[in-house]
Parts: sequence; structure tokens; C-alpha cells
Amino acid sequence: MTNDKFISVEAIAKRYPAAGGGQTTIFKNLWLSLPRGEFGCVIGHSGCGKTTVLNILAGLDQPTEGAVIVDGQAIEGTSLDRAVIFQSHALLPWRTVMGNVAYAVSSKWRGWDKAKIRAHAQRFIDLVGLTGSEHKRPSELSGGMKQRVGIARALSITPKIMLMDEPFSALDALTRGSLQDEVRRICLETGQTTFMITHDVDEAMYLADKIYLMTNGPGAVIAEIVENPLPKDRARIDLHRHPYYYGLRNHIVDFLVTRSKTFTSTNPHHDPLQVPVVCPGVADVAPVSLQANAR
Ligand SMILES: Nc1ncnc2c1ncn2[C@@H]1O[C@H](COP(=O)(O)OP(=O)(O)OP(=O)(O)O)[C@@H](O)[C@H]1O
Repeated sequence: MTNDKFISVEAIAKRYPAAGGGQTTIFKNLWLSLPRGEFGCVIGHSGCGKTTVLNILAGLDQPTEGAVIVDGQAIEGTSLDRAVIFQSHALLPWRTVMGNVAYAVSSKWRGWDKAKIRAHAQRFIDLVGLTGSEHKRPSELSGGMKQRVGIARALSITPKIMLMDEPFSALDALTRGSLQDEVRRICLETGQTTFMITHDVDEAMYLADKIYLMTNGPGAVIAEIVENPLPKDRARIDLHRHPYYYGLRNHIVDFLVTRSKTFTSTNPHHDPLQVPVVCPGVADVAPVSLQANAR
């Protein structure tokens, strides 16, 4: 396994029986890879199969064809190596914040004593900014706090990969922004390999190193891989001031608004194994202004 293929999705397809007989192909011949420590994000319209891809990565669903390899091993079912954060936090309502996180920790390290489990859980509760709320039950928490518990729980098992299915979409804008900041900080600090799906262009631009553009279904494919040209130390609040911002954003929005529908018919020779890698925005900015902005 090469380091640039820590996650390797290889020729997966998902088909379901169609109402009138035959089969509906949701997506097909889908290849993508993500290096260790990077943040990948699939963006595409509703119904193209994003959640299905994520569920396959989680081992909650199986592809009709193809395979997914993580750290050199083919995925077969769920594993504590892969943590999933869903849109709804799915916490155990009768357990406290500490209880929810500690339960995940004890599932992974069955031989640990109570004190070790609590100390480990506490580290991750602190990491997501919930220090002082350890004793609270989910009914006493805001939506944002519940999602923080979900993130602490996912990270506490030190998964090889963290999978996020539109994790912030149910939150108000302010909470969503601060949680995006937390997730970005944590991923950079811990080197966590993360794979997320979203509809939100700004979220993808802020969080992801690579953005996989998925065409509309049925028969969806990955059309392009966008290498995020924004600097690693980007901040959410001044993202729009960066000289690459509008070129990058316009490229993704153009894809979603027009090209995602027509891509398959207008690119009959598209090779799913040689998906174009693009770095939008960079070429639009003159070197002089780039240097001026770099200061
Ligand atoms: N069990 C099933 N039987 C038949 N079709 C299904 C089944 N599960 C999902 N699908 C179809 O597969 C397609 C992809 O679903 P999926 O939830 O992966 O899409 P998505 O891109 O995540 O959508 P959204 O953004 O709305 O969540 C949809 O058209 C859905 O109707």
C-alpha cells in the first residue's frame, strides 16, 4: 500500500432492483483514494449516492461490485477502526456525556479499568470543549453540544478513519461554524484521516484537502478531483479574502449547477481511472498579485 492510498475505493458500483424489472445503477466504476492524514470530501446533488458511498466505507453497506481498502485491508463489515458521525448524533439517552464517550472507549479497549477509561474519555471531552458538562445527559444538551459528544465519541476510539455524513447540516449557522472550526483544528492537531460528505460548498472548501465532484445519478461517477489550493492555515472567517477563493468556489458551484447534470453525456470518453485533478482559482490569479497576497 502506498501512503497516498490509505483509503482506496476501487471500482465500486451500487445497483438496486428497478420497479419494472432490471436494475437501477446508483453509481458505477467509482474510484477514489485519499492519503493518510488528509481530509476528503464528496460533494454532489441529493440522490447521487453520497451516503451509500460513506456507508460502504463504514462497512454498513456493501457495494454490488468493487472493493474498498483501508490501510491495506479490504473492508468487511463495521470496525472500530472506522468511526462514523451522522447528521443525527445517535447518543445513548440514558447515559451522560462521560457515559457515552466512556462506553465507546470500553468497547474498543475491553481490558482497561474504569479509571483508565474515564481518563481517556476525558481527554476527548476536553478536546471538543465540553469540559464541565461530563455529567449531563443528552436531553440537557443543545444540538451543537450533542454533535460535540458524537465527535468526542468518534475520536476517542482513535479510528484509522473518521467518516462524517453531513455532520453539521442540522445545526444553526453559528454553531455549524464553530464546530467546523473545532473539527478542522482537531484534524490538523491529530493528523486524523477524515472522509466527509456534504452539500455545502463553503464547508467543503474550508475543511477538505480534496473535494470529489460527483455527477447526478442514476449512473453517477466522480467527474473531477479538486485539490484545494487554499493555504493549510486558512481561517473560516477570512476564507473569502484569499485570491483563490472565488475561482475555487465558482468552479464547484458551476459544476453543481450545470455540469453535474450533463457531464456524462458531454464527456463520453471520461475514464473513471484517470479522473482529472484540478486546482481551480490558481491559474486565474496573476503571479504578481499572488506574491503581493502572500506577504
Ligand atoms: N434500499 C434501497 N433500495 C432502492 N434504492 C435505494 C435504496 N437505498 C437508497 N436507494 C437510492 O439510492 C440513491 C442514492 O441514495 P443516497 O442516500 O446514497 O444519496 P445521497 O447522495 O446521499 O442523497 P442525499 O444527499 O439526499 O442524502 C437514491 O436515489 C435512493 O433512492
